[in-house]
Amino acid sequence: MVINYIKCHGTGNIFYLIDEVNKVLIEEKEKSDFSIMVCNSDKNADGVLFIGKGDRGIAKMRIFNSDGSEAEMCGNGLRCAGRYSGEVFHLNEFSFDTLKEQYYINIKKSDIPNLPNVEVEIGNISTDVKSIPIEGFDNKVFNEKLFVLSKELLYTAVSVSNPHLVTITDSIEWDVMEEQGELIKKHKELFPKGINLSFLKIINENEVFVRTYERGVGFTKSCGTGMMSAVLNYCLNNPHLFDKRIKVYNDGGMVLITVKREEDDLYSATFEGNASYIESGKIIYEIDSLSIKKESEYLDEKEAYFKLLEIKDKKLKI
Ligand SMILES: N[C@@H](CCC[C@H](N)C(=O)O)C(=O)O
Repeated sequence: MVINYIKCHGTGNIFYLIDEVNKVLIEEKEKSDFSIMVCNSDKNADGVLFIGKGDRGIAKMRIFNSDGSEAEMCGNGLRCAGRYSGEVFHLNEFSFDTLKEQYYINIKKSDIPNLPNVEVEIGNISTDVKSIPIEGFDNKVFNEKLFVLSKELLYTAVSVSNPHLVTITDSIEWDVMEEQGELIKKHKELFPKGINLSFLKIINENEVFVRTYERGVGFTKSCGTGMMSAVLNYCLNNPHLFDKRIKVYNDGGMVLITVKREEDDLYSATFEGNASYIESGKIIYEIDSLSIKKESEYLDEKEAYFKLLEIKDKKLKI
């Protein structure tokens, strides 16, 4: 079978996008293995986005991690899926379906020429621990010590439909995060569905840096839902920052996030950033083999993305 793909990314979080709106191409029982095979063939890929028919919007995004697990939601992926669907349906503002929730997409202009820019509105962000879940807690995990992971850090748990554990720290060390990410996998009695782990470092009041060790993937250049969860925790610790736009730097660029308090335990966020195409081509797929044939590259978008990286590197003095 030959399947068209677009390889795309939101701040360096890379996906293969497969359009199944008119026809299901990969059967349900094969989606997981197909995603593993794609990500094994291209080690830069973090997952596969399937765009299908939507009940609650113009289309529906499903996200499979590189290990083949399906996640409830993907913030960076939603920007890419939103850009693609906006182009196909010739729309700039529309609602979009995902596994659990419906979200709103707004195609916006970027300050950097040729850098496609998308804002998504994310509702129903919750700190109710039952929606995550973490076992052994009844209500919330807010600035709590979790001794299985660290003796010092204070963690907060957040659900953006998918589960997140976030902390604020001055020291974001790769090996410390990896060790904790691996401990999370071992402690199924605490984290039965796994959890994405994000560390946030404050640069100044309105600017932060976030890195994530993702469930089902490991380190990615950025994680949209991880950044939203980390900024929510930052606002919970500094309530005057609710409704303020926070610049979030990450290993793959920069995004803008504003978190609002809707009601007790329920929050929403606007999340804006690039949704860039890298290449398009064909995936040649048989049940036990897969190969990827690139046909064209989006060189102007690549150049525009380098400008974003330059801004980020300058800020972080890399
Ligand atoms: N990178 C994504 C999140 C992808 C899913 C995550 N690994 C999970 O299993 O929950 C994002 O941008 O939000």
